Amino acid sequence: MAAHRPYRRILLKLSGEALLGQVDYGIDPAVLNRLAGEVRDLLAAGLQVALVLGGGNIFRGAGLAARGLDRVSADQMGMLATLMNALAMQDALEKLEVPTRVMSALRIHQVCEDYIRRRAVRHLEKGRVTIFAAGTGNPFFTTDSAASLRAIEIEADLLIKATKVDGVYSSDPVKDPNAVFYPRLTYNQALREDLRVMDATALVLCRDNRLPLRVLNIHTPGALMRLVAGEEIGSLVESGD
Ligand SMILES: Nc1ncnc2c1ncn2[C@@H]1O[C@H](COP(=O)(O)OP(=O)(O)OP(=O)(O)O)[C@@H](O)[C@H]1O
Ligand SMILES: O=c1ccn([C@@H]2O[C@H](COP(=O)(O)O)[C@@H](O)[C@H]2O)c(=O)[nH]1
Repeated sequence: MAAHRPYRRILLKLSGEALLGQVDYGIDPAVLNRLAGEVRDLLAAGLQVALVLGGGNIFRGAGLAARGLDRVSADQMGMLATLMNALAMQDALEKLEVPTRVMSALRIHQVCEDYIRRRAVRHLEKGRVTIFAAGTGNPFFTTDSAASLRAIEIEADLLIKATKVDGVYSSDPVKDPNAVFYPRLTYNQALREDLRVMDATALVLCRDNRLPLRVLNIHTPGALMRLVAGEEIGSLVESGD
């Protein structure tokens, strides 16, 4: 497996649910502002930074559908939830004087730009934190798949999934106290062992396009900077031979 190399362009996927922090619904400003500060530090370290935010703090399509809503409408609501989180993050970053752009997979022209790959790359090259909103624009997908897809499109060196657990385990550590931590693994192992830290569509996309993935805990302050400085933080998932 590959050793650490300096990163040029990363895509950071931030869990929507983690934005809840101490609140029951929506966004905890303390969590949002801390994350914005960490993103600013990554930019200041010379990295090009793209972001995808989940929507689990507001709506998840599957949850709404289980309560009777049409699945496609439910997923569209979920995608709009990711746009709300993107706008909140844009605001938090701008308050720190970080240049940003929000690009949406659904057209919402009064609010933000459409996602156009070449423009996204240009924004990144100019040092703007570029936030990809509304997932892939298609129902039945997740923001993990959107993050994988966009990371591949913009030729990111690394996809980072910042989530509620420390990395990838042999089973869900939230439910299984005996779950074993995996510092390194391959996508095929994750798929074979049905490790649900990320959905299978996203894992296959990353595997087939040889995009490395780092899974780490969003609640560990400073973890992102330590990672890009070369420390082994969280779990590394790679394509293997
Ligand atoms: N094998 C595993 N290793 C690690 N985490 C796992 C595993 N299996 C399931 N999980 C769960 O997956 C969760 C992360 O994925 P999930 O898609 O639920 O959240 P997210 O994408 O971070 O958040 P959101 O959907 O709100 O954006 C972890 O919080 C953990 O509980
Ligand atoms: O490409 C996509 C991405 C997301 N959705 C819907 O949005 C919600 C929130 O995203 P999470 O990844 O769960 O945080 C998701 O549950 C889907 O309903 C989508 O339809 N298409």
